[in-house]
Amino acid sequence: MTPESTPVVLGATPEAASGAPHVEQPVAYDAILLAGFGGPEGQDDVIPFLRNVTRGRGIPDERLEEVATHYRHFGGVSPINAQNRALREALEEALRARGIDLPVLWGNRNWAPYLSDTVAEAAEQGHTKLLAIATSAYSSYSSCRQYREDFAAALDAGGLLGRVQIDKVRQFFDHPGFVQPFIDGVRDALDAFAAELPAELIHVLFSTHSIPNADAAKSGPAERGFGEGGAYEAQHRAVAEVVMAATGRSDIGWDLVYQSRSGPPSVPWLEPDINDAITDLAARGVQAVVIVPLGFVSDHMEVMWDLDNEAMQTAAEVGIRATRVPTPGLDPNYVNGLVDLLVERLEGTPVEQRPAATDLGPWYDVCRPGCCENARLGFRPAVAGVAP
Ligand SMILES: CC1=C(CCC(=O)O)c2cc3nc(cc4[nH]c(cc5[nH]c(cc1n2)c(C)c5CCC(=O)O)c(CCC(=O)O)c4C)C(CCC(=O)O)=C3C
Ligand SMILES: [Fe+2]
Repeated sequence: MTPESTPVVLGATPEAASGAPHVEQPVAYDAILLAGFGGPEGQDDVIPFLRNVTRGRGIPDERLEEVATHYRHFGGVSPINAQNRALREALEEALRARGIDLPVLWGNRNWAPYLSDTVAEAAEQGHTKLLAIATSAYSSYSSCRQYREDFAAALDAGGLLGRVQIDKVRQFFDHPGFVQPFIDGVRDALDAFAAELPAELIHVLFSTHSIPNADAAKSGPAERGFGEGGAYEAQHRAVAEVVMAATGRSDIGWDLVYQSRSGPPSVPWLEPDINDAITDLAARGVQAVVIVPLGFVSDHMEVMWDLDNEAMQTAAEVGIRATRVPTPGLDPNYVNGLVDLLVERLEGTPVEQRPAATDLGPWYDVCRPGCCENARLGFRPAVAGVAP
């Protein structure tokens, strides 16, 4: 690994380093890199996969055993790899439809095909300028910086630092293509409940992955002053507001809630947990909840288990109706939105012409110094950012 004192900063122009514009000059990228989380593809993969994910993270063994049962329930297969294979194909097709003939390569952080192998193969095939999309919309260590660090590690492992460039499209939490599927889903769900119940008995819960409070506080650029929840919480809240406004249902209440907490109980993570929130709503007399998987791009294990199984069961236990709206998945709005994000970088679209559904964005092409640092693990080199 590169010595800790030498930050790896590829793809950052001098303008970006000054902190002024958030956009980069156009680059003639020669391949797209779709970067996924990765998931097991059979029972024998489950434990090795979980070890990959949690290496050095202090996740208790009991938690690993518990999460393993979620995967075992589905034959040891996470749906996430199939979803990313399908997304890869959809992206290639959508690019071609716009006359862009670039291959879309796919690599994962935690399971085969591993990013290090994908990047090494890309280099063998002569690709030297990769534009990455991580399947993660918001700012935080887990959803942004960790991908950037793993890109740097993949380049380092292949001896490719300085020879192959990996840039990354901006965090797309407020790109209209990502937001629209949630608007459509919430509108449909509210229409259905509102046909039978008065507005005050219906509630919307926007759910996202909990992260340690310390990671949340460091999410996004420090200079933006987002407060304790950092950019992570601010972005989710802003998108939830946009979704609710678009439905026109200002008479229906909503909250931002969290799911899938791990780590030792002594470490504080973002709250409230969705199950506690559902229980509280029932106690207040609410009769129907709309669950919005706002933090997730597709129906992977966190959605299938923690929402469709656990949260639904909680709702049943406390006697209220619940429905879960779809994730963006392969929604054409989402796929075309991702292509728009790629085109922005290929063309160097000026910041004022970039769509953003909230006034927090459009987000940065190149992450600001210290953005999304991990409070526990300390500094690791990363690409697609400005040096600290
Ligand atoms: C913010 C965030 C996203 C959303 C952004 C994004 O989409 O990337 C996300 C996605 C995902 N997380 C996933 C799976 C897991 N995450 C874990 C653990 C953790 N996640 C964290 C955060 C996030 N995770 C954190 C702070 C930890 C603690 C360990 C650490 O500090 O790093 C563990 C360990 C066991 C456990 O404790 O749950 C597993 C198995 C899968 C694959 C699902 C499938 O297989 O279908 C996906 C898409
Ligand atoms: Fe996770």
